[in-house]
Amino acid sequence: MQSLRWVWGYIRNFRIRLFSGLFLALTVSLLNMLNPYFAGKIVDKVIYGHQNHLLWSFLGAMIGVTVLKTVIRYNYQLMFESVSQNVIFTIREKLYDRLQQLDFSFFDRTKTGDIMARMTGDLEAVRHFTAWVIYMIFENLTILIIAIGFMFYINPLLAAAMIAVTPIIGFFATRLSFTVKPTFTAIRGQFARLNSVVQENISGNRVVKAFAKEDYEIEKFSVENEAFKEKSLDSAKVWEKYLPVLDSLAGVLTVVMILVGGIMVINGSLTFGELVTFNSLIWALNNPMRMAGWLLNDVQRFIASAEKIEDLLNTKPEIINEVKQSNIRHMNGGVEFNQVSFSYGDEQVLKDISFKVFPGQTVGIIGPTGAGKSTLVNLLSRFYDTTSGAVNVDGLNVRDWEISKLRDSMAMVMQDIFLFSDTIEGNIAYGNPDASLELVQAAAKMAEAHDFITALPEGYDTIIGERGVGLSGGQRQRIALARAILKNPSVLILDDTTSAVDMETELRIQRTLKSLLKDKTCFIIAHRISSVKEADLILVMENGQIIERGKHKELLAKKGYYYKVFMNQNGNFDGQHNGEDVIYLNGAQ
Ligand SMILES: Nc1ncnc2c1ncn2[C@@H]1O[C@H](COP(=O)(O)OP(=O)(O)OP(=O)(O)O)[C@@H](O)[C@H]1O
Repeated sequence: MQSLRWVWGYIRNFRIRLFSGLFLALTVSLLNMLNPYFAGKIVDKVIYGHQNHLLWSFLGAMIGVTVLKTVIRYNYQLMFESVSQNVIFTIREKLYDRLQQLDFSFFDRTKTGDIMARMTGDLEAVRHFTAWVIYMIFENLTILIIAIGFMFYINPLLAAAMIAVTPIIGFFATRLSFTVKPTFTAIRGQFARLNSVVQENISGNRVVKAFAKEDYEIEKFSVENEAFKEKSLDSAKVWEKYLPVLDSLAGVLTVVMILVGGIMVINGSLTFGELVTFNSLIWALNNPMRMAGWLLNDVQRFIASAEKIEDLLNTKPEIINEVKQSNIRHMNGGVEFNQVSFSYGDEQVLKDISFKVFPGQTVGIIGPTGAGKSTLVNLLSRFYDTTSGAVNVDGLNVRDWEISKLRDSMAMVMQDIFLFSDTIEGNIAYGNPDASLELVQAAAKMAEAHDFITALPEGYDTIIGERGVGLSGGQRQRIALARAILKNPSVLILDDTTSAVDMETELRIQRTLKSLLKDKTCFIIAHRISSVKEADLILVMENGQIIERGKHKELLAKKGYYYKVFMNQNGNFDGQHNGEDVIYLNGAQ
């Protein structure tokens, strides 16, 4: 009921079309009674009554009814299709809208496949329900009721005898549909597994080839393929068991009609024409009974899908705009972490982090993998909220910033770079779609991407494959960097952005960034000391805590973690160097 109420909320806007469709369906149900009636009359009046002149009128009427039925049916099917497409359009838009609002934590815990299933299979179940199931239930019900009424009108005794058999057909048909349903569900589940094996194989084809695991993959696929075949055969076996029963029961209806009706014709309480009418109405009893189970299954499928879609639509983002009044203001880029701790569920990842950065300063963050570096910068744009403590930007808690303004004023080049299947120009201009090609090129030059882009046959118009296929890791990083630069943010966050770029290019990028970033606050997460050594403040993180902080030289002087990493990366110069020589060795001035 809840699902019906929910879908009615969408159908309501098209209720005139829906009710017009139902009215036309009712008309067709009524028209369905006419041809059996005329067939009976032909027998009684034309064959037995010898009123041959009536034959053409009856035949003409029968043809007319058939044509009218077809035209009306065509129209109401279109009406239901139009209602369903409109309903689905609205729900799809809402779902997509909701997906845009949901935050990182939702995508952390929800599989892409689940979301896709809701956007496709579950939506299709709702479409099927509104386009087909509703009118099929209505049509079958009205045909059954009208046919029963009509039969009772012609001959109550024969009608009662035939109707006594129909619940048995209904019972077996419903049993069939309920027995076959789990096999359908199993087929669908197995199909999804088969699909994911294929999908993973395609996405991971490079790994498969690199590890020469083709035979293993073929074997893995064969197991799932075999299971799919078995499940399809199981389903067919259920059909084979029940279908003959159903067909025999439909035959029983005919037997009852001929037996009881025949006796009645012989004893004169029924005309032969009326028996023909009954015969022509057998389908009107048989069909709805056979359809009942399927329609019930469809309704169940609709309810399950509607609940899943509703569930997604009702999922609330955890990061919400708490700003009561619009406080759109320019961001200068002063950042302060005040005793910030953060946990993903039960796992504490950041512990008591405090530091302060003035607008225009550069912060380098370094530390072993899993130390919490990315998590720290994720709190800046409120991809997650702190568990305790506060992150302030320009003296205002990030929770008090309007989220869109907060994120719009920052640009982040994430570790896991995502490029859209679009042109290079489109990808760079993603955050600033109105930017001219000159601006796009200027950003690409700063990111040291211009040269390799222009060397491509189609230059900035080159379409990048899915996730940036066709480009090297370093090229993708530079395009992502250009995308961030073009946004002209107040705070630029680079998470391991130049890790795949050679040292020399990295150095050129750093020089450009240095001039570019004069008035911008910049966070640089890196594993290479060379990436952070120029920073105004370097934070060394380990196990979610800041274990060392300061400038390059200060940290070297501490001879702690930073010093050790520095020595590892630049060779051990008997521990005497203060960094300047090494910078020279790296090519820096
Ligand atoms: N979305 C998440 N859900 C749960 N745990 C997470 C999530 N992201 C990161 N973690 C965990 O938080 C810890 C810190 O991860 P984080 O990515 O911040 O480290 P990092 O210092 O940036 O590492 P790296 O240098 O490898 O990028 C790790 O133990 C990681 O397993």
